[in-house]
Amino acid sequence: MFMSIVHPGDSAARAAPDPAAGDRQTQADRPIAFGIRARMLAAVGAACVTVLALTGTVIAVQLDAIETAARLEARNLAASVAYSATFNSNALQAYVEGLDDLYKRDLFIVDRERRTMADILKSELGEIYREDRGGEVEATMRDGVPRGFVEISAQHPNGAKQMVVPMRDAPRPDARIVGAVVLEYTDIALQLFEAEVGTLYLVGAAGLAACLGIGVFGFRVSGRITRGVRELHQAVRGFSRGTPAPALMPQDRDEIGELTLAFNTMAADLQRSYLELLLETEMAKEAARQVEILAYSDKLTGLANRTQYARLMTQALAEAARYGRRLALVVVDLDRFKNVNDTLGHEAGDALLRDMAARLTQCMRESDLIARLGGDEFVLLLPDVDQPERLGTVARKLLKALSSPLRLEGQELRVTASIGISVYPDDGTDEPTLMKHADIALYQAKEDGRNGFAFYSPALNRHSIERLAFESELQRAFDQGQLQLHYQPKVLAADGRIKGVEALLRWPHPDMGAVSPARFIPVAEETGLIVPLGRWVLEQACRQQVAWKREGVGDLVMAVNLSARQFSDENLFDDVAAIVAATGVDPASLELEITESMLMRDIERAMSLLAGFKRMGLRLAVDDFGTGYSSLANLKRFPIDTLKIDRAFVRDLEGSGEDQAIAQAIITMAKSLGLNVVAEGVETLPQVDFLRDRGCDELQGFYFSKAVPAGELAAMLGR
Ligand SMILES: Nc1nc2c(ncn2[C@@H]2O[C@@H]3COP(=O)(O)O[C@H]4[C@@H](O)[C@H](n5cnc6c(=O)[nH]c(N)nc65)O[C@@H]4COP(=O)(O)O[C@H]3[C@H]2O)c(=O)[nH]1
Repeated sequence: MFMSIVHPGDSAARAAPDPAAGDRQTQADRPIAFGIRARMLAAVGAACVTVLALTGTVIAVQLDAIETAARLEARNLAASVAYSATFNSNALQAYVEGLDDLYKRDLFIVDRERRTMADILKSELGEIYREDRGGEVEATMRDGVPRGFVEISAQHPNGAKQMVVPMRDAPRPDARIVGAVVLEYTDIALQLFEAEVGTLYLVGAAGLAACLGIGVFGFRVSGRITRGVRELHQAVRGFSRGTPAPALMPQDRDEIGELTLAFNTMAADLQRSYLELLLETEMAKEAARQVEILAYSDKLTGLANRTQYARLMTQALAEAARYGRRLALVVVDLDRFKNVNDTLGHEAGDALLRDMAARLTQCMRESDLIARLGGDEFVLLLPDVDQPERLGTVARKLLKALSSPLRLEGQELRVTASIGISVYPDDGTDEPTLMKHADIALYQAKEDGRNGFAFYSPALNRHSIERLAFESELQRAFDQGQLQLHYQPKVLAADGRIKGVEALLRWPHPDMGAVSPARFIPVAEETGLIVPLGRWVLEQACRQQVAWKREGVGDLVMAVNLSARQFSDENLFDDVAAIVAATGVDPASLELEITESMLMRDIERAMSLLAGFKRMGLRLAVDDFGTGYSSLANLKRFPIDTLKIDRAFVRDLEGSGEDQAIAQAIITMAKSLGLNVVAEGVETLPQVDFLRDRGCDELQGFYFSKAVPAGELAAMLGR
């Protein structure tokens, strides 16, 4: 159905009564008091009256003309009688009788005393004539002017038309009036009337016919016009109320017909415009919906984005405050997501995030908000938490759902997550505080070994304050030269000779004792201290290598760890080149240890960097192999010399057939690629035997020695 046009977003206008519209409605519905048809019929009536009046006038004039003619004839006749009577005064009676015989005219002659001197009715002779009620006879005899009058008497009860003319004593106009001739001209008038009666009927009939014609024509024309106008009126009213306008058929090619055609065109144009407007409105709505989706949802996962999160969080906090409710902010972070991204590529990383988003959605209620704030950082908002203890159940459910295996790029992965939780109003009353505290809890969960969750507690806050203190302590230790390098030997599996060493940082803290690099290296990474610290390590290690060589301790291959942050530092190549040049170390005796994930993060850059190091003559080793997701085939692309089997595979070699198979496979494949294989974390003789028997080239671990100061190592070599 054709709808009335309503502008989008015009709901206020729609809802508010429009007084003008009410007026228009009332005016439109008001009955027509004196319409076009009534006016036209009134005009037709007036025309008919005019025609009838004209006809009457014509007839009246005609009758008047007949009367005039009759009078004229009567006067002439009477005058000729009067004239003749002058000469026949003695034989008046005979003359009058003769006239009656001749013309059949009733006339009589009176003297000045109005005594009848001659009359066709002889009985009247000598009688005084008194039937001229207006004294016309006497007046004519007085002034000589002929007069007509109507005589009503016993003889002529219906009235007789009389003409009186003066009779003189000589045939001259100035002769003395001696009497008067009175001639009845009723018959003359009647005869003239009879002669004209046909014409009079014709005029009357013509008048009536014209009247009838005008009436019928007017009635029909007005009906036609008003029907066209009424149809137009109804169509316009229906159209204004939303009914589609029918195509009206013009009845005539006149102005109304033209108006009808113009209306048809206008209605069709309006309908088309309306449809276009409707389409545009729909398109505008769709565009607005798309903008809304883009503005408030995360493109990759379809979850709420940061903007939407901020909006809904503000609302949720306001409601929680108003109704005295608790709400929970749950921060979810995927463990080692960066590794997946770096080793399997961004597309695999995106697929993983989508999969994780779907799992989170499945675990949560409709009323919960799930947002992705960026990277692998997910936030859940649980708006009505009556028992905060139950959040533990929710967190466990989430961890279980997230950690079930998934297939990516043909490989089966198990990705775990860590969760931090803060609760309103216990842990904060505004979003920044709640988020900060949930982050602190998350950090704690990661510290606790990942794949777990932690609630915020003020103690954790203390922990983060402690961490800040730790950061500045580390910086001070570095600045004050408290950090040292120890060297852990790598021995040849074949004969147990020390082939090289790995330089490892040590921090002997005056209060805390020896601080593990596993604790302070990640902090140095996060603060960026690792870059100058790494430069210092490299320089120290190179100087030590040169010193041992010079002192005859031995020409050992010095292995130095590079961290991810160092590896992505754009000055790394220049720094290494400068240190090599400055210390004079033989590049062939310097090995840089990098991890798989560092290589995979930006393959192009890694390739060109490694190619540069190779040109410089350095050795390159891949550390902790087996913990990432790359394959040996991937490594073929890089110019590396050594592969270090992660100590996780070495640790359980004796008890785990699986680890044995993995270690065996890594050694076999590395050998087939011509790589030198080093096993880390070797602690027992059976491990030594197993690895040596499988063809591992070098061994490193507490079985041989932990990392020791330079002097101790020299002594070790001197033994
Ligand atoms: N359980 C066990 N552990 C063994 C055994 N043999 C060696 N280790 C330990 O294994 C780690 C080997 O270094 P990493 O894998 O590169 O792992 C290193 C390395 O990633 C990092 N690191 C240490 N020094 C530096 C450095 O100068 N620069 C950088 N970038 N990272 C460093 O800190 C990590 C930890 O270093 P450390 O605590 O010195 O721990 C060292 C070493 O003490 C063994 O038989 N059993």
